[in-house]
Amino acid sequence: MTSHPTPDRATAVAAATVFTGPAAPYAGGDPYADHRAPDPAALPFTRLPDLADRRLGGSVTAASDEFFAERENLLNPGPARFDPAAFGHRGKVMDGWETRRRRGVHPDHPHPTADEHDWALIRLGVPGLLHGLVVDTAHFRGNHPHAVRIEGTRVPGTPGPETLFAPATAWTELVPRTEVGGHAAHAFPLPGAALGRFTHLRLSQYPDGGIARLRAHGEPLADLDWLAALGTFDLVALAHGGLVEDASDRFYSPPIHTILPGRPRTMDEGWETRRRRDAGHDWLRYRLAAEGVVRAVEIDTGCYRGNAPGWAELALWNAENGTGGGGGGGLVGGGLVGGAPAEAAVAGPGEWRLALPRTRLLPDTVHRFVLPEDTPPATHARLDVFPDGGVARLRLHGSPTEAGWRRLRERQNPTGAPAS
Ligand SMILES: NC(=O)NC(NC(N)=O)C(=O)[O-]
Repeated sequence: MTSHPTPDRATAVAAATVFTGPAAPYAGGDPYADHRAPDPAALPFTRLPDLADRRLGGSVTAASDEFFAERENLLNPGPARFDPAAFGHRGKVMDGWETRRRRGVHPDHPHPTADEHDWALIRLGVPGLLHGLVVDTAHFRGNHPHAVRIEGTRVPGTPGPETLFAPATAWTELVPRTEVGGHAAHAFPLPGAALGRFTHLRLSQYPDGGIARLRAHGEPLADLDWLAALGTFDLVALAHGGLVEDASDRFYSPPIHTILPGRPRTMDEGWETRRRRDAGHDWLRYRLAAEGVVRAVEIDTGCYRGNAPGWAELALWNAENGTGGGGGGGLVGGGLVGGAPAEAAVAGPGEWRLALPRTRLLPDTVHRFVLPEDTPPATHARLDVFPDGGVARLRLHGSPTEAGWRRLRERQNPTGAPAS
C-alpha cells in the first residue's frame, strides 16, 4: 500500500451545501415536509451513480457503535423511512446509523471531549473517482451529530478494520470536520479525477448521533487486474465501469437499474417507462467501461409481463474514432460533471451502427444474441425500445481493445501517483 498525495482542496470544485442548526420536532404529517435539501439541479454530481450503494456490494464493514440503529442502513437505496409509532427495546426505531449518547468521565465533566466521535468504515461497492458526497440526517432531529468528517483511501482487495486503521494506510481528507444540522441532506462536491481512485471511506460523526444515508457519487473504476483476468466481461455493467449517460424516461424507475448486478425480483428493480401516447419510442444511452468489441448481448425483460416493449434495437458508437455519435448532452458527456474523460464527449448528430436490428421481445425473458466476430469496437451503446415498456437489464459482454485497456490503465491512476 503506497500513500497517495493529498491534493489541495482549495483547487476543488463548488462549495459544500450544508444546513446547520436544529430541526423542529416531528409535528405529524409528511415527515419530509420540512426536510432540508439542496436543489438537485445545482448538484450535477448526484446524477452519477452512488458507488457505495449496497446493491453494488457497498458495505459498512465496521463502526464504533450502533446502539440505536444499524450501520447497514447508511447504504440502503432510496430515502430513509420514518414511522413515528415504531419503538423497540432500544428506543425509537430509526432508518439510519445511530450511536448512543457519549458521556464525560467525571461528574464535574459530564460532556465528551471535543475530539470524541463515532466512526464507520465503508467499502465502496465499486471503487471510483468521487465527484461528490451526500450526508443525509433525515429524521434525526434532536439526535443528529454536531459535525461530520469524511476521509477516503484506496487499499486493494478486501481489507478489514485492522488494515484500514494501520498506520501504513494513508487517508485523504475529503470533507473536513464540518458542522451539520438535523433532518437535512448535506452535499459536498469533490473534484473527481484530481483526487484519484478510492476504495473505502471513513465517516466520522462528532460527538455521536444519527445519520440516515451516505451517498458517494462518482465514476466507477473496477479493479484492473480483475478485469484483465476476466478478459471478456460485461462492458456496460456498473460494477465493471459502465455508466448510463441518458434515457428518454425516468418516470417509474431510474435507468441505472439496467446495469446493476443480478436479476430483478420485482418490477421496480428494472427500468420502466410510462405509457407513450405519441409516435415516439423510448431509449437508453450508455458509456462502456472501455472501448471494446461487444459479442454477446442480453436484453432482459424480467418482471415486465403486461408492459414489456414489443421490439428492441441495439446500436453502437465509437467516440474514439469519430464514427457516428449523437444523442445530445448526456450525464457525463454533456459536461454536467466536471473533469469527465474526453471519450465521453458526445459530439453532434452522426451515425450509430446498428448492431442488432429491430427484434421482437417477449415478456419476462432473458433474450440472448450473438454479434458477428467483425463487430467494430465501440465506446457507447444505445438501446431503443418500441414503443415503450420495461427493460430489467442490459448485458454487453465483450473484450476491451488495446486502446481500451490503455485508457483504463490511465483512468485508474489519473494523478500519476504510484499505484497501490
Ligand atoms: N427519541 C430518540 O430518538 N431518542 C434516542 N434515539 C433513539 N433512537 O431512541 C436518542 O437518545 O437520541
